[in-house]
Amino acid sequence: MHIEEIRLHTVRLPLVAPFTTSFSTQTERNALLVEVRGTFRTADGVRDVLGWGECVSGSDPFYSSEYVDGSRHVIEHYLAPALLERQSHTEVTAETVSEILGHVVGHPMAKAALEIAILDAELHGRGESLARYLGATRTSVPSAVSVGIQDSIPELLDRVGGYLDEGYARIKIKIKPGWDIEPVRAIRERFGYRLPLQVDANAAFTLVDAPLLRRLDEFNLLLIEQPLGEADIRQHAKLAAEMSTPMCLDESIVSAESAADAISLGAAAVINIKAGRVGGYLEARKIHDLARALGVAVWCGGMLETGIGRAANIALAALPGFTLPGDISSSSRFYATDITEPFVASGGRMQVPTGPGIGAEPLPEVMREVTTDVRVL
Ligand SMILES: CC(=O)N[C@@H](Cc1ccc2ccccc2c1)C(=O)O
Ligand SMILES: [Mg+2]
Repeated sequence: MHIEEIRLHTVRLPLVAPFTTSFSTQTERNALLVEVRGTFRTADGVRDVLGWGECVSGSDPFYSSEYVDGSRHVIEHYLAPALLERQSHTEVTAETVSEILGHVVGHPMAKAALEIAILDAELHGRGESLARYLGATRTSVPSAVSVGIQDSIPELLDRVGGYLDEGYARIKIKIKPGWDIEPVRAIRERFGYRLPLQVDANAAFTLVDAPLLRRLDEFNLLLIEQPLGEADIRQHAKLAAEMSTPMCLDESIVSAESAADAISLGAAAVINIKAGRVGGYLEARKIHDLARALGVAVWCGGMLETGIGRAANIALAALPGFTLPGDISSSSRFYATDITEPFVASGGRMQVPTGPGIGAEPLPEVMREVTTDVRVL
């Protein structure tokens, strides 16, 4: 495509309830949306196209080093100029974005947002859905939910019961030192041992906690997600060798190469794939392909996305290697009003968008309400 204008929209959405992890308590989501306008050459002429992408950086650099203001700055001052400079002599396509931006170190979430916005625009030009483009083999995917740390066990059980009543296919609860064995035990005692259940520590433990973490093996969990630090690949491999619960990595997997390293070192039996964390949906598909070839299950992680990121995640989760339910819950799990038409799971499944591109776009009347900053590049 030929990019004519890039716009950066920052939106602020209140959460329906506080979301507490081992690293933060969120009561609102500040999200950065990339809008790309331009033209796309087709067999029957040149068409105006428009694409959207969501940058999943948090408000603060507490999940990863990226954060909204930093991502907006690096897009405005480094990434967008690099794309516009390149297109002054060579066409830019979604498949070349990663290489064009490779000289900028890091910032995978910012890079991913530009790549998917350009891909969305191109796919609108081609009239092709993201799901079909990526190689999706399913028309719906299981919808599962991530449950934050609660103030008490009874409140946790109420919230889990509510999500089960909504039909979610799997429950994931956040854990941290001091909120680990007891909440898991309480859920098993209340809802039984067959409920698909997993835990996510967001890197809150160390190998010193191995004896405690090994006690999770008695609860028939699907997996334990990122118990140790992002850089602790060897340590996760050591812990994995001492546990029967499958080891899953999230924060540690920042590219296909790091996925290959983690799998070959025995640090990951399962991978939580987040396109933003790995630099884009094309890199995410590479990790899917690599994992599948090695017999490693993958599932689609969540970053409290608006409908823009959620739509793209559903398409990704429809690829054949995504054999575990992903953190792709209904819009209403986090937001009373989404910036797109709300995504609603039914019967524990989410329909894969079939429209061209990501199959979702922001609603102007909602954007007017929630937008806090717009930059035209
Ligand atoms: C659904 C889920 O648990 N997501 C992340 C954690 C997380 C939680 C809250 C966030 C808020 C702003 C930005 C990133 C965030 C990431 C995870 O899987 O580890
Ligand atoms: Mg996680």
